[in-house]
Amino acid sequence: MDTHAPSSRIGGFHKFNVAERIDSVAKFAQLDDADKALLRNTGNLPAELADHLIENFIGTMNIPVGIATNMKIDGQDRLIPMATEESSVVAAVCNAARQCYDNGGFVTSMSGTEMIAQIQLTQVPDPQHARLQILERKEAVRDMCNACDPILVKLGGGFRDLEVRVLDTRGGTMVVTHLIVDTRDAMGANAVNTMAERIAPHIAEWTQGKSNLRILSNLADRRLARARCTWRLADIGGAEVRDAMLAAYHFAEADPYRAATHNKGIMNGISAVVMATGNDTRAVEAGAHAYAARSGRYSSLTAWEVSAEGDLVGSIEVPMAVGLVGGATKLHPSAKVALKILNAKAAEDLARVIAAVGLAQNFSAMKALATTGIQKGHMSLHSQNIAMMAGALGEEIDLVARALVELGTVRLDVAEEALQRIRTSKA
Ligand SMILES: CC(C)(COP(=O)([O-])OP(=O)([O-])OC[C@H]1O[C@@H](n2cnc3c(N)ncnc32)[C@H](O)[C@@H]1OP(=O)([O-])[O-])[C@@H](O)C(=O)NCCC(=O)NCCSC(=O)C[C@@](C)(O)CC(=O)[O-]
Ligand SMILES: NC(=O)C1=CN([C@@H]2O[C@H](COP(=O)(O)OP(=O)(O)OC[C@H]3O[C@@H](n4cnc5c(N)ncnc54)[C@H](OP(=O)(O)O)[C@@H]3O)[C@@H](O)[C@H]2O)C=CC1
Repeated sequence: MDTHAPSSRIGGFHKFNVAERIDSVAKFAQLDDADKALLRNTGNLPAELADHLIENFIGTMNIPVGIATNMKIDGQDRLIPMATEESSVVAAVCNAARQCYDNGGFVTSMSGTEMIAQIQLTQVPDPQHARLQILERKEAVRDMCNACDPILVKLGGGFRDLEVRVLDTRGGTMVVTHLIVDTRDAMGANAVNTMAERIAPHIAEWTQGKSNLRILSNLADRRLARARCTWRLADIGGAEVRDAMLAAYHFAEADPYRAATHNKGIMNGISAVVMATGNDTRAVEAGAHAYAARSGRYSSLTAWEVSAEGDLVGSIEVPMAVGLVGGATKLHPSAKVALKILNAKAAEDLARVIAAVGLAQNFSAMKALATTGIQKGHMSLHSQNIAMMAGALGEEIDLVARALVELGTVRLDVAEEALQRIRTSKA
């Protein structure tokens, strides 16, 4: 053991100011002045604000925001901000949307804006009896929930329904109460968690059980965003392309190993819009993957079919717990501009746009995979990252990237050689 190694046990780090924290980390990790200056430059997120968004704040991490063009959703043309570090993700959405634009674009809908909060009861002597005891008190539960958030009720939201499940687990039988709450334009985590904590002691008292967890479920299956779209055969390159794409979908539908990557592609689009608008990417990702496994076997979030006319029809249905208020949506300056660009009128509107982006992303990934292969489009865009990793600057970046694409090998060593050649020829 290295007795001179610096200690990570830093009591009261959270009480330091930002400059003190940076100094402390710099000492620990031997950061130089340039590193420290980088941390101090928080870009368009003021340090005072960021310091209140998270704990132990020392700096920001910039993620590029790109605009997906060509999107027509429910007859309306939209520009979609996407925050992602991955090349070809934005291009893929533009590409899919371009190929369905003349046929009307995407049609979307939403199942509602209801979230579920769970209250776990253990050690209930008579679980079935307890279940009915809770259900009988629906009116009392409604009143207590709504009293937690009168403003939400005024906005048209609040308690909607009560469900009680008896769950057999390795730790014994549990009684799990679901509060169904319409959270309107908020994602709603804080509202429903407050309600669950308020109701739990009463439920425990009514049933003589022991209340344990009180927290929302991210399997937001009462908040499903849906999008569908028809790509005409002539717009996608004919029946051979369509059938290869369908075979790709059937593979994902049948095989969880493939479905995980197929859905990762969908989440490339979904998470990018969720992130750009300051919403909770982990909540949406957890919901999407849980929903993809709802049958007991993990499968595709999208479905692909052939229409009566022989065209390719895609659809997606995915839990979409996003808000226009709450979390960082109204605080982060970039999120505020993103929401302005989107011109979303309600959380439901944003959720529907995001579903359409997920479907578009899946179309492009499947098409690329089933035709030219992903490397051609993805790697030709990724070649710019490799060029920069090799040290290319300014106009060298495009020159090196182009050389990599021409050589058909997007590798760091090849990029370094290409950069060397370019610099030698200029010297
Ligand atoms: C990359 C493309 C779009 C090239 O596609 P292409 O057909 O070679 O491009 P093009 O030059 O003919 O352009 C067609 C349209 O694509 C868009 N486009 C084209 N280039 C750009 C660009 N630079 N910036 C912005 N938009 C671009 C743009 O809309 C353009 O229309 P235009 O504007 O010219 O009228 C295509 O190959 C593609 O869609 N590939 C899919 C890429 C993808 O899915 N990337 C995600 C990362 S890979 C991954 O993580 C997921 C995966 C693949 O594993 C998921 C899975 O397995 O299912
Ligand atoms: N997914 C998860 O598992 C968890 C997520 N989180 C985090 O919770 C945050 C999101 O919680 P959320 O409750 O949405 O955010 P907030 O509590 O920040 O904001 C929501 C509140 O905004 C007010 N409000 C104002 N206008 C409206 C409107 N039109 N519609 C609805 N509410 C309105 C309501 O409060 P009022 O009525 O009092 O005015 C509402 O409760 C995120 O940061 C997320 O990361 C937290 C715990 C768990």
